[in-house]
Amino acid sequence: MPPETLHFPPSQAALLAPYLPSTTSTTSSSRPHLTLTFATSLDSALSLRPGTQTALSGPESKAMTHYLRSRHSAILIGAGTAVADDPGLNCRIAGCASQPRPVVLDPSARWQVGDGSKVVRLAREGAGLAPFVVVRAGVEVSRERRAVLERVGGRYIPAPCEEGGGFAWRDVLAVLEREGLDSVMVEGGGAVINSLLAGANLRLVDSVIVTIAPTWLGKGGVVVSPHRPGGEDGTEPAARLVGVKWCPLGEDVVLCGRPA
Ligand SMILES: NC(=O)c1ccc[n+]([C@@H]2O[C@H](COP(=O)([O-])OP(=O)(O)OC[C@H]3O[C@@H](n4cnc5c(N)ncnc54)[C@H](O)[C@@H]3O)[C@@H](O)[C@H]2O)c1
Ligand SMILES: Nc1nc(=O)c(N)c(NC[C@H](O)[C@H](O)[C@H](O)COP(=O)(O)O)[nH]1
Repeated sequence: MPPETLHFPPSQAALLAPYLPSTTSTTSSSRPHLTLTFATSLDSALSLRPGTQTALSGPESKAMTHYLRSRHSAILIGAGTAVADDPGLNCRIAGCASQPRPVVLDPSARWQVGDGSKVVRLAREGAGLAPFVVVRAGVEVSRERRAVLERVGGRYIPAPCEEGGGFAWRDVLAVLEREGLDSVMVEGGGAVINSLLAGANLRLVDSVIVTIAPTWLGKGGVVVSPHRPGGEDGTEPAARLVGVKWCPLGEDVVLCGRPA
């Protein structure tokens, strides 16, 4: 099958510009620009069930997601998405000038990445970059598994973990910075998005771009609904976006904003 090629019109790209990392700025920010982006149903679900992929974006907003990939130096997902989706994580916009570096948060190295994984195949074909897999410092990864990534230009990167077993976002951003990646779009899934939207982590998010599809997935799906420490007794304010723009795109609507 010939590779899929997507087109995203410049008029629509212009609407997103204020929310994207600058292409000209010379200010040296202390951390990478972080864009949080995902597709959701009307009942805030990312997929019908954990462990499965659900297509939500229509063709126009799918092309937008690929345009966003072309505008960031890294694209980040959690291990749950890597295992469920076998994603490609490349940019399929016609004439895409620079491919994003896939980054997978996988503290326990549970993603069984192999020569047949889509992201590895695309890297081998020169249609994308090989992934950096961030694992808990000290976790065992076999020589064969390391070789799969290293043959195509990827690798495992150790980082410290917090008590709960996940990474602190500041440590993740520090890894990206050390690798020379100055912007990242975080694509999901549920655990990653909910963690970034919770409490002080939200301060690390520069912009949010959400595709909302006209469908209800019903109960049992993977849902975006961040934990709000102190939310029950009203001491933690609700998370909210400011500088908001709503853009209809095909049958979907795309919401852009910045954390208040
Ligand atoms: N609609 C969309 O835009 C979209 C996008 C991505 C994924 N998805 C869907 O989401 C589902 C996967 O979501 P999920 O919640 O199971 O997995 P996930 O992709 O959020 O990965 C979670 C894993 O990431 C690791 N991790 C490390 N540090 C972390 C941190 N600080 N915070 C959170 N996780 C951390 C942990 O191992 C954790 O188990 C799949 O069904 C996938 O198809 C949908
Ligand atoms: N924008 C968007 N719309 C969707 O309907 C959907 N299911 C995802 N899901 C995001 C998740 O990160 C997926 O794993 C990658 O979208 C798959 O990546 P590829 O297309 O294989 O590159 N993202």
